[in-house]
Amino acid sequence: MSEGSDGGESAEIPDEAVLDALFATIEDRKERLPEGSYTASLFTHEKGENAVLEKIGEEATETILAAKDDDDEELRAEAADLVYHLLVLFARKDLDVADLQTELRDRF
Ligand SMILES: N=c1c2ncn([C@@H]3O[C@H](COP(=O)(O)OP(=O)(O)OP(=O)(O)O)[C@@H](O)[C@H]3O)c2ncn1[C@@H]1O[C@H](COP(=O)(O)O)[C@@H](O)[C@H]1O
Repeated sequence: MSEGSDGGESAEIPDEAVLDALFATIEDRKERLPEGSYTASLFTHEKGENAVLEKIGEEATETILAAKDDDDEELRAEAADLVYHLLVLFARKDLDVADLQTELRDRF
């Protein structure tokens, strides 16, 4: 995994801005398609959208298994993988973090 679009200063990102910063990095990879970027590979994969959909399925399964194992460290890591791949799907669909936040806020 390479550095984010801000040059790797992730420790300076406040918790509440992490999803926006990650999504900005994903959008950057989508636009520039840099060599060696895993994120970029999800936008150029020969399977098309199925590449990220399959990863979401895998990460969801791994999240469930971590929960069943009562392995909180693994659960945190797999849940992060799942959220990251969901955000890549959002970027593919021209949706963004604000769309997700609006959907969740409207449920309060
Ligand atoms: N948050 C993530 C992130 N989470 C998970 N992943 C990748 O998602 C993949 C998860 O796949 P698996 O768990 O199945 O692990 P694997 O053994 O590598 O599996 P395969 O990919 O080989 O199938 C791994 O390659 C992880 O590196 C991520 N890749 C990138 N990011 C973010 O995206 C930014 C840009 O990264 P690049 O795309 O590398 O430029 C990074 O700085 C991060 O902030």
